[in-house]
Amino acid sequence: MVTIRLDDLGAFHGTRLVLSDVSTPIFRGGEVVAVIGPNAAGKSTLFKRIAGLLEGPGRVCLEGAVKGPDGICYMPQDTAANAVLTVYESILLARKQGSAWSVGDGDLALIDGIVAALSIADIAFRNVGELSGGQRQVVSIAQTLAREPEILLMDEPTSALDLHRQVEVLSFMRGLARKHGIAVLIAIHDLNQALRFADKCIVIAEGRMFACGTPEEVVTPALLRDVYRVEARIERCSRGIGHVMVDGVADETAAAASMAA
Ligand SMILES: Nc1ncnc2c1ncn2[C@@H]1O[C@H](COP(=O)(O)OP(=O)(O)OP(=O)(O)O)[C@@H](O)[C@H]1O
Repeated sequence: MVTIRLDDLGAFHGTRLVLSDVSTPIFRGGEVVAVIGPNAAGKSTLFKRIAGLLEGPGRVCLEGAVKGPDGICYMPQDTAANAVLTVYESILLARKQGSAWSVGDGDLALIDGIVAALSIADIAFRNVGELSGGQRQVVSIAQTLAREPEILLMDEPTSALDLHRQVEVLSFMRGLARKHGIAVLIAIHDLNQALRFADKCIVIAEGRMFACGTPEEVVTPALLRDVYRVEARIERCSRGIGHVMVDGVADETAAAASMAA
């Protein structure tokens, strides 16, 4: 089984160390790990460092990956789609990137499976340039999956998706992780989706790891106040899953309380 552990990891943008001291327990294939934190905290930087796109201190400890570091696939936040290709061609191109350009039945079967699983058969032969933002985001997920990752780093993969699609895609990703033993790390702003779909959660704040644990352990009123600067409660939905209920901005609430006193 593939495992990944981050040991004192940091990352430079140019000469500036923007991320440091990220040490995690072992994450195993089959697990979904939500990476949460405010804007500019360092989540994308962490993914780029893990994927080997940035330099920095520390180590990415990978074990059991059949493809070695090539088994790590990074789906960036902004995907530059080639507008003249069809959806199907763009997924095929992603699969063949860096390998011989010969397409076998196995390649086509794999892509057919991804297209069906992500419910994009209806747009498979449309040009990528004609798609909506949400459709392009799902195509980008399909392109990443076509590379058969062992460790999958997805940077805000559902940010452009409607609620139904978010739940569909995140459920699918969790099922895929379980079925194929893939370790899936997802940077996500929606804390309720993190509470619903993730097995573990890493909080990045101001270029450091602030907390790591199960989503229930990590997403607390204290975290919401200290890291997100909102006053909030966690309440359970009918399925027993915690939901964040935001009452207001922390500073404003504190100011109102002190004025009332
Ligand atoms: N190419 C770059 N060159 C220099 N600094 C960068 C670059 N990309 C990001 N940074 C800086 O690194 C820090 C972390 O940015 P990063 O994109 O990792 O944040 P993030 O947590 O993913 O944010 P968001 O939630 O807004 O996407 C920020 O201060 C950002 O300005």
